[in-house]
Amino acid sequence: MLEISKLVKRYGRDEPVLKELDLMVEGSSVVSIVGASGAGKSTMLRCINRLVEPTSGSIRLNGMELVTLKGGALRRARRKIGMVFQGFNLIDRLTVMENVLAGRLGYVNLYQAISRRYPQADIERAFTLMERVGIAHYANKRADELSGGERQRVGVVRALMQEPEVLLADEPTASLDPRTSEQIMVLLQSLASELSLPVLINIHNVAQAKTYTERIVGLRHGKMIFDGAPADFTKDALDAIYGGIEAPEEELTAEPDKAESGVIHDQT
Ligand SMILES: Nc1ncnc2c1ncn2[C@@H]1O[C@H](COP(=O)(O)OP(=O)(O)OP(=O)(O)O)[C@@H](O)[C@H]1O
Repeated sequence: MLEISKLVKRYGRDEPVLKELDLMVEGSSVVSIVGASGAGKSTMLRCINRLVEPTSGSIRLNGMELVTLKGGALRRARRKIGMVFQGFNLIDRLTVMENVLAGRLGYVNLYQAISRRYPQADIERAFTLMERVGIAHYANKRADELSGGERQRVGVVRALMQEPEVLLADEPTASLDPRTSEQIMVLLQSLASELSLPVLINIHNVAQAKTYTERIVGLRHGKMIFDGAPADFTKDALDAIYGGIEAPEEELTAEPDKAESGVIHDQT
């Protein structure tokens, strides 16, 4: 379980970008984080894996406080946090298998890493996961010979090789065509339930967020102003989050027929 409480991030002397955010995500739930550009979505994900230093607040992963960790303890904790990127972040000249095994770098010693001698168990796990996502037959291909969707599958497998306890995805479909984006969203959804893994996805595409995730969190100016089920993500919620500016009308699919637990918080 991921528990974020009173998370504040201020860059320099500027106004805080995250303002006392609270968020709890249980195992196997897939949460979309939506919000206009600059709302603080990437900052929030990056605070979780400490690529960005939180100013104050608490982030606990299965009971372990992440905010105060340093040195080796922080490196060990980072293994538990898988990350999937918009631009895939693969090493183009390496093979798919080598990219996937890079997910084990936090676990192997320096000699194993430099000589690329990974334990047999890691190689077997890599094949199992590559088969699961349909890229095992590309194991020996160079990463730059793959399509965008295939490259993102490599990114997902590399993250899963870490045996993460939470998976963070920062705009994982933004570089992909609509059909491939949907396949990646379905994949993330299925993996979350198969591996009992909480998944947080920063996403601009509200229609995809509504279709492929079970919970939507809406940020505006660093505050959470919506937290609820896709069915409750109404036009009012969309307007509250985007101020009616950024997300086009067609991004909101058919009007929901039930309004239960979605909450539009006071924005003051
Ligand atoms: N390293 C930094 N130094 C100073 N300000 C930063 C830094 N990183 C982000 N910001 C500022 O923090 C705010 C939130 O940025 P962030 O990237 O978290 O938003 P976002 O919701 O992910 O936006 P987008 O959808 O465009 O990626 C923005 O005003 C941004 O300019």
